[in-house]
Amino acid sequence: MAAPTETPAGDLATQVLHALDKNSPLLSSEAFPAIPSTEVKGALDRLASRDMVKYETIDREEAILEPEGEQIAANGSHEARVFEALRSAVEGLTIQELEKTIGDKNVVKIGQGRAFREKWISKTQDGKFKAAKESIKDVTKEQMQTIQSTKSYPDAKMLADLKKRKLVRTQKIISFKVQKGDKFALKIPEVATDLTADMIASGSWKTATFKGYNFKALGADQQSGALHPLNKVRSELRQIFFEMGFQEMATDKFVESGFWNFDSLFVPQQHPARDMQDTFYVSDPKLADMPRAEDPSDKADYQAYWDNVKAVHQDGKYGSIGYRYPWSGEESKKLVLRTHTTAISANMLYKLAQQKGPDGRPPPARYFSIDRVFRNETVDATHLAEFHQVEGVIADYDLTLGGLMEFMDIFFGKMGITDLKYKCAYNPYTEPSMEIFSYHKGLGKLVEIGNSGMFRAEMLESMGLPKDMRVFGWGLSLERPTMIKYGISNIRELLGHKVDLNFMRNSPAVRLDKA
Ligand SMILES: N[C@@H](Cc1ccccc1)C(=O)O
Repeated sequence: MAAPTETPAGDLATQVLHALDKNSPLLSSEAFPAIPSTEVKGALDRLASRDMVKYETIDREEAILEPEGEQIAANGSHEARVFEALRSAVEGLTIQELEKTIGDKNVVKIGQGRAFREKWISKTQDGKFKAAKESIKDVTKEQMQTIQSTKSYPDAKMLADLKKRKLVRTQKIISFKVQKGDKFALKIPEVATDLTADMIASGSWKTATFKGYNFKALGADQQSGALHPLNKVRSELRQIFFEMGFQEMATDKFVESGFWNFDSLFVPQQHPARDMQDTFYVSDPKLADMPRAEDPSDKADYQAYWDNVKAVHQDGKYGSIGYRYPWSGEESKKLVLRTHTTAISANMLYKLAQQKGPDGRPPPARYFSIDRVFRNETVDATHLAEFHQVEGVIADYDLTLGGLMEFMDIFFGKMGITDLKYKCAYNPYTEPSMEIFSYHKGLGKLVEIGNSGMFRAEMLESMGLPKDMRVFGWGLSLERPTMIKYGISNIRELLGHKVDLNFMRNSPAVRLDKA
């Protein structure tokens, strides 16, 4: 059998125990100079958790020469080299001769400047350089040599200066001062982590050493559910609607008839929004039934309403001349994926027209909804074929456009969006119509945040709502404010099959809004 060697084989922890046996305390940087400090720490922690060693960490800065510093340590500073070259040339040297003697233009350029400042050299009458002293002391060279041999420098200010001159850099060195612990031994005892049935049966538990609990260990990361940012912004918006006295509309159907999605809203049947390029039509079944009551308590006369809608489009009614085209019932029954939640608002307003308040007239109402809509869009960074619409409707007597603007200020103000601007716009179902803009500080420009207007008499009177009942309506996408609040520039990162689940887990429930 081979004789035991000086350095014991085995893992680093065992090597530490053997080194400590010979020499305690020991300094890890001396005992294990080549082993990275993280590895040494791992071994020490293993031993320290068993009380076999105690250790303290020592941080120290080591000074190391940069290549230029090394050059100075070997050949002298630039200024000293210039001086030495001139000292042996009694007549002085021109700059070219000096460069030739030293063989490095850069050394001459920097060195002669410094040598002048030190008054080591001067110029002759005919413009040559000459030595101005018998001898000089090359302090920089001495400094470099000190650092080379001691890896440190006694004068911290000077060291900082040398670092600035890029002659020296410093590097943090972590080492450990290690001592024997209470349970020091040359071998790491086996420790049991669990009390097993076998240990109880054999009785080995009586002599076993158990590993202590590590109460500082962090638990495993728990994967838990997280709300999608759209859901977070949606619940903020619902809260705003509720505190302003709105009722939530039931929007639990994606398929609508053309009647509710378009005709009831006075959107003419030739309107480009009704093209297949803009709207998804259902192919099977193609057509809806006639609009009708969905629950028995609904006693409204849907046939009369249908006739009114037809009349107001085709021939004009309620003081409107209408669009004057042959209105098609078939077109109106076509099933579509709803292009806006305004289809639901129309349905709700029709139901409101049937209600009687204390004065026998339909009572004022405030409705909202936040749900999905579908448009046949080319998908890009800001458009998807499906998104969510936030929609609000206020019905009351003698409302004015000024009232709508006042309301918008309050509503958007609650979302932290202020200084609204309005632009005239066109919707078939509102008159006047206004796009709502707000100045976005982050983007440095006005951004469109919504569309609004006062629903047309053609639409409301067909439903049987009284002439003096006015209705505000407005809509915005849920994605737009969410993207602004979460700083997302591509809508596909927010919604659809490309969404990264980590984005959901890491998006905060509470934000510091910059908008
Ligand atoms: N339906 C409109 C929003 C809107 C609703 C109600 C009134 C006016 C506008 C849209 O899709 O943009």
